[in-house]
Amino acid sequence: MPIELLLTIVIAAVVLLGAGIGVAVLLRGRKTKPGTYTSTRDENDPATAPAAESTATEAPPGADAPSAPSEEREHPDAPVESAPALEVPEPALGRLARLRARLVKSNNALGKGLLALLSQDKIDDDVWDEIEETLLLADLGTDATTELVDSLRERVKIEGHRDAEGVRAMLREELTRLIDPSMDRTVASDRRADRPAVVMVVGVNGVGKTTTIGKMARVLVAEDKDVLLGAADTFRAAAAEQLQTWGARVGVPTVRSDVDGADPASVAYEAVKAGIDQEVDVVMVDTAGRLQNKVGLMDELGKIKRVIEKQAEVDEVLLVLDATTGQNGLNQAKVFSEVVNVSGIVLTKLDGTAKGGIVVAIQRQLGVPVKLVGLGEGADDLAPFVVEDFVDALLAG
Ligand SMILES: Nc1nc2c(ncn2[C@@H]2O[C@H](COP(=O)(O)OP(=O)(O)OP(=O)(O)O)[C@@H](O)[C@H]2O)c(=O)[nH]1
Repeated sequence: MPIELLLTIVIAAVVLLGAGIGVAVLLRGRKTKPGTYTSTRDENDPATAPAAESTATEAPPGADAPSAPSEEREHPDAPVESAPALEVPEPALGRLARLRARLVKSNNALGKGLLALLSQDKIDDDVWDEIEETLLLADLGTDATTELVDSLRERVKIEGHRDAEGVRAMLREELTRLIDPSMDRTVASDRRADRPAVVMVVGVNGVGKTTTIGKMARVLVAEDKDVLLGAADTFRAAAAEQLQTWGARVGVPTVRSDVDGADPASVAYEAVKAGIDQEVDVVMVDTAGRLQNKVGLMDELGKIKRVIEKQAEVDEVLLVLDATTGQNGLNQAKVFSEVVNVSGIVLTKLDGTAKGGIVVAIQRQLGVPVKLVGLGEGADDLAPFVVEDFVDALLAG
């Protein structure tokens, strides 16, 4: 028997029988009782992050209860299974500029510090040391800091003293070059020849994966895309519920398992299969948070990707990193990239840290672009990363 045929049969058997899965495509209305786990997968695993728990138990603001009785619906005459009123998400274009105030608030100490230091009449070695320290404190990383300080020194030497506006323009140019506007930051969301684009979302616990998928679904709906979500985070009991609620708000279906702790690869497989059958534009698969040093869990992630690839290529693997963890995120990024070949970074919680320089450090270490940034807990607080807008916010004063 050819090996491909054997593999196909094995996968089909896993999908049909594995873990007693009752995977269902849930179009808006379905609500199942979240289960609980009696133990963690690994005694070394941290307990579920409290922040994640709170999001899971609280419905996002404005979410309609999927199983609301008909008299509570906007159209009482509509059949019971009709959808609740859907939210109209904000278009993604210009979001970073709209959310600029959040970035300015948390990150302009960097820009202000640099502007003040470089505007001094005399920039001696002590000042250059301070500039270096400011950049390191913002998590730019040693390589990028050295490169930036060297090129600023060179320019100041050759071009001489500048006024505040001149310094700002110089910094803008240098920071923009460092963050590299030429990187492709588009997120795969267009149908391939005969199948949807497939996006997998990975990362450690509590960084904001589920929330990010929910926000991305909104961005895609605003772009008129047909989206389907796959709840392959079968570890955290409330994750599937949380994902489904996000989707339901904008009319996006979720494929999930009714069985707690079901095989995540099977759920991912079913989600992509449903996406192919329903001819959607993009399938986004949520995965459970895992620490990068847990070999078994990283293997599981590799398996999820391989199982999906039995029927469709994974076009995008987005690694979600919490900006507040700074340079620690770099280690995570390296290991995840080795296992699932990360194609883009989503940097969440940039509203809560002054370490915006991490954008530069991550891109340089991994050669992978930051594609989206999270700037708050609100439903539309996720923005496509635009280098010029980001630099502009850093240098706002
Ligand atoms: N301030 C802020 N909070 C965010 C942002 N993105 C996500 N969060 C919050 O981070 C917390 C964790 O988000 P989740 O989406 O549940 O994280 P997760 O990675 O799916 O969690 P696990 O599945 O347990 O690994 C929630 O309270 C979110 O509201 C952001 O950009 N800014």
